[in-house]
Amino acid sequence: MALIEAAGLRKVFRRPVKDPGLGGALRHLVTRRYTDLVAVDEVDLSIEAGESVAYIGANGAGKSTTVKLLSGILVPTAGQVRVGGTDPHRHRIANARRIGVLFGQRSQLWWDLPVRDSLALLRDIYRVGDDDYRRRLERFDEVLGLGELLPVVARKLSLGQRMRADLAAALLHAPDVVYLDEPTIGLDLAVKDRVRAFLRALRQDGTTIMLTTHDLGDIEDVCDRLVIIEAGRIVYDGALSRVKDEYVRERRMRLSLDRDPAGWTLPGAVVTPGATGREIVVTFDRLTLTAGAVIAAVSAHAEVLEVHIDEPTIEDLVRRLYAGDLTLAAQT
Ligand SMILES: Nc1ncnc2c1ncn2[C@@H]1O[C@H](COP(=O)(O)OP(=O)(O)OP(=O)(O)O)[C@@H](O)[C@H]1O
Repeated sequence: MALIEAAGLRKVFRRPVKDPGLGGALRHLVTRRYTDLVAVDEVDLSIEAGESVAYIGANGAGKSTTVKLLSGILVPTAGQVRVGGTDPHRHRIANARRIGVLFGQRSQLWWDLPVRDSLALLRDIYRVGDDDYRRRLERFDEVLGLGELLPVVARKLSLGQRMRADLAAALLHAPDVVYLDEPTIGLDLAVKDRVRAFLRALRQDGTTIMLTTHDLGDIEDVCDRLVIIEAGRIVYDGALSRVKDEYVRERRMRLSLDRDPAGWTLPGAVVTPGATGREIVVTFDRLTLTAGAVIAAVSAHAEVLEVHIDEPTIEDLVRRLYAGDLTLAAQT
């Protein structure tokens, strides 16, 4: 059995429907109406110990809800989750000892305490032994430069310093599994590199990592498996290297011509003017048209002087996914 197993996982949120204004609020008190929102729908996931998985999808796709279900914060409406063979919600305390969670936008440090005191409290909560505690702080200092942050009160930390301290707080009890939500958001390049190096080291130590991020650099650096969720459903689960070939069907070709082919169209493609009057950009679906067919068709109207094919990048795919203008499900 894999370390993390989810089968047919579903989470439905019930939301009150209120008409606007005071009248609407009063009516709602008398006749309550609700709509159901399916945030996670029939999700199957199987993650082996030591795997590092990037979990991505547009805003509202269901990433956080999945992580909350896997970490036992939420109870599924249907389906099953097992982490290390146990139900993370029913065995929340046992589960808390084996997982670490970092939400980049929120801190788990005590705001008015120096970082050192927050870590000491977490040490007591998780019953980390003195030797382990000392060794781990030394390691956090080596990789994250934690030492200089220990005397600083949490609310005085910069964002990058806070993230380094929060990583230490999430990992102090050496969890087997870590869920990281945007661990490099808003960080400058130097700190980002440091955090990524730390995550790579964590991975080498055999920690299972589930990472949610907008940053392709994080994904490429830390993960070898990519899971994409769209409107609550998993639409891709596989190697990072395969996703582009499998899902980005759109190709863009820029052609320089000897004359302006005004009004020229091509069925199955979108033709737009390029940077100069004699350049056109043809956007087409690589499964229904080939580059050769595009060139042959335009050659009947003008001489083709130069051809440029813009290969889609994974970065582009990730960016468009987050912008909500790429639908993978419809292409499968
Ligand atoms: N506690 C809740 N009550 C009602 N609806 C919720 C609740 N939590 C999440 N949702 C809804 O469920 C859907 C999925 O939300 P979720 O936070 O899992 O998305 P996400 O992929 O993490 O998005 P983001 O990238 O914006 O954080 C959204 O439509 C959201 O509004």
